[in-house]
Amino acid sequence: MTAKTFPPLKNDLILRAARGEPVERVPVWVMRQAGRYLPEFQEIRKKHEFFEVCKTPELACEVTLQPIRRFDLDAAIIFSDILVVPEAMGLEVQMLPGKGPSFPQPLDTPDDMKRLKPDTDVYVTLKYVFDAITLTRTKLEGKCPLLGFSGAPWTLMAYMIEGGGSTTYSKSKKWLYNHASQSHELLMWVTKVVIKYLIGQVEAGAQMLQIFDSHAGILGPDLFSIFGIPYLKMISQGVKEGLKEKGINQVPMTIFAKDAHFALKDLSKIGYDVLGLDWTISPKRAREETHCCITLQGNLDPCALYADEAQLTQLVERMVKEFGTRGYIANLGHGIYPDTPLSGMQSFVELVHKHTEELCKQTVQEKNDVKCGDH
Ligand SMILES: Cc1c2[nH]c(c1CCC(=O)O)Cc1[nH]c(c(CCC(=O)O)c1C)Cc1[nH]c(c(CCC(=O)O)c1C)Cc1[nH]c(c(C)c1CCC(=O)O)C2
Repeated sequence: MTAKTFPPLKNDLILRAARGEPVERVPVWVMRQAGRYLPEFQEIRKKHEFFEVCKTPELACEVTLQPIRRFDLDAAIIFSDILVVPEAMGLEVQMLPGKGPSFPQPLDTPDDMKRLKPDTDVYVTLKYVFDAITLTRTKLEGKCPLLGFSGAPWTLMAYMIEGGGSTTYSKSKKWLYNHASQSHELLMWVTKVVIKYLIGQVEAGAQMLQIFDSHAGILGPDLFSIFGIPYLKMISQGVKEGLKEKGINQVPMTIFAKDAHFALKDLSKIGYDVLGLDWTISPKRAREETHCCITLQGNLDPCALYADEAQLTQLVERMVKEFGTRGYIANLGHGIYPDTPLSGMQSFVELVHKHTEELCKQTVQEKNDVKCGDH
């Protein structure tokens, strides 16, 4: 397959930060930056169902570009959902207004795994995502990199069994205790599909990938080390090997395992370039745990965007100071909330840029001073 050609990239800050290279300012993007807090997104949703937007490349592209037009963001993330993977494996999924995603026929017992299609051909069942990526990468005109993403195996398994969100995740955790071998089998099926799906996204034009393990925290250290970490490692390795085999350039990969502070050390050693953090861990502790060997991403409390400008300024300045400007990508600690004021989002992006431009200049200056002093 010949590689697709796209407009040249004008802003590679996030790619450099992911690789730990120097930057002139810290790159910033926001999880769920395309979403309901934007009036123009709400307009589209009035006319189109959620999964219709995901499945129509022109609409997914338009929605992906909406926050890029409004704010000076350093990355775009393709508009889709993590639940398109279980759907591609044969589980019908609906988006219920006011309730969220729902599987009308979730997996009840391991016997229900018969209903799944582990051999789904992602180039057919998820073609619409690949088409949306190719179209969006073209329409971005190189303004910033386009990120692809997938849910992590455990998080997807949890949705497939719970049928939707849950506070305890007791149905899916019950499988881990009562049906350990079938749980491993299911996680393996999902892992294999996710690897193919992520490789397909890069072939289609994604320049960086993020894995969302939104329900990692509920597992706790023991279960996460058995049912989480090994599959996340298979994904980073499988994607890298698959891209190499196909002669496609590697892209940086991010793991965001929400509420899994207990596993930061392990997560920093399983082949990812970037570790996403939620807001419940301090930047200082995260750096200590990961020994500065991985780029960190995060982690402002999404509710901080409700704060007034003076408070937000303090919070952003402190966050950036604690993380440092090298090997750092600014973001919230989870997706932006639907009732976030546009001014909060605008200020967040501007504050990160303004404050870190000064800090990066100072760092370069200090380095030069050291060099001069050496002579
Ligand atoms: C767990 C999860 C899901 N989806 C996703 C996750 C992982 C991240 C996380 O932990 O939040 C990932 C996701 N979902 C969406 C994106 C788009 C890209 C982006 O801008 O970040 C991404 C990256 C769009 C979306 N996905 C969803 C919306 C809102 C639905 C709507 O427009 O009606 C958007 C913009 C719906 C969704 N989809 C999901 C839930 C739980 C919900 C309901 C949440 C809610 O209602 O706020 C599953």
